[in-house]
Amino acid sequence: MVLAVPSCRTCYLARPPRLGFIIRPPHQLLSLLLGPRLRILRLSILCAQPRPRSMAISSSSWDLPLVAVCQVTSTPDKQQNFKTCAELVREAARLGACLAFLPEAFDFIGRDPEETLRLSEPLGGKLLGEYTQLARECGLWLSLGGFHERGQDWEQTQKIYNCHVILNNTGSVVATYRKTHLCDVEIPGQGPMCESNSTIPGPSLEPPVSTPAGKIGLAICYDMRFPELSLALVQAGAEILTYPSAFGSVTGPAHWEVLLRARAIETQCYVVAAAQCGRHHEKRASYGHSMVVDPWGTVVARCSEGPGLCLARIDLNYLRQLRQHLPVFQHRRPDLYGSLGHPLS
Ligand SMILES: O=C(O)CNC(=O)[C@H](CS)NC(=O)CCC(=O)C(=O)O
Repeated sequence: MVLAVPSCRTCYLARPPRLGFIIRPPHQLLSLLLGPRLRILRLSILCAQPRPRSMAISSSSWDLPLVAVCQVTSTPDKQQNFKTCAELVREAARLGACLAFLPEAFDFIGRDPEETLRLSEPLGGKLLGEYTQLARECGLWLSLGGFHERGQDWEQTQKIYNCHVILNNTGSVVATYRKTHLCDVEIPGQGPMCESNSTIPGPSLEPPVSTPAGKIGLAICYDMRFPELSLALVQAGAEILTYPSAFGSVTGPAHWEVLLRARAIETQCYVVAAAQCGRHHEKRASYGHSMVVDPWGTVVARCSEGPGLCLARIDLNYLRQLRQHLPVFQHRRPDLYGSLGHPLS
């Protein structure tokens, strides 16, 4: 049997292929060809933004904000981790990104809870100071996806928060979100994870943050398994959901892409997920595969296993049109399942 594909001009099925290499302006091409660092980075750019022809916009896609997603292998060596992240952030700035995303535990990954606590710092500490300088020097926004934070209650609790920090392009902290769902799981073959040994769950969600790329809803890694959180963020106005992560090597191949694409499709948001990859120390490895998913559910940029970065353009007109064409938020039934079904404000 042959399935007919409707040929109507506004039909999403009839759109041109969704993936393609971007054609870069000459200075970016030069940077790609000549940038010595890029030879050691795996750079993948899959972000031609396809849309129905009826949705063609007059401005070129070069006007759309470009975001960079950085993938690293953090170790217990904080100074080395900073060097690696800073190199990627500088590369992102050279390539024209206005915002760079770093993964959960970009600062370090400790061997045990003792080491994790010993290496942690307050938000006002030396490491965040270095990132403030970096954001200022590069003139770009940073999503620092999971900082091991000694909070105000450190003296009493001797435990930390897993804190997602947003810095603007002058290096000021504009938002913080402390991971609310802690990963205490035992998956055969992956080694037990017990985040609550060192970490206190955050008390609240953070309202989406306005950035040059759009309104960002903040979450961290294991939070992606709770669609209630993503619905709450989109109801509060999020256009981009972020899941900086250090996903395990067993759950990664099975769940990572499926969960991220599901969150994008059901919320009709862009999803940006910067990931840890590779072996951090003798006891721990992460899955990698950082990606950007568009509100249709297409992966528009992705890294592979190793350290590097990928880039995507964020098209909020596309997001708005999609929400008009497929108005799921107007079809929800809060009478059946409570406040999670309230329409978008
Ligand atoms: O430990 C640190 O220093 C930073 N925190 C993490 O890496 C956390 C807790 S161990 N990792 C996850 O949430 C992975 C979730 C995951 O793999 C899944 O949901 O399948």
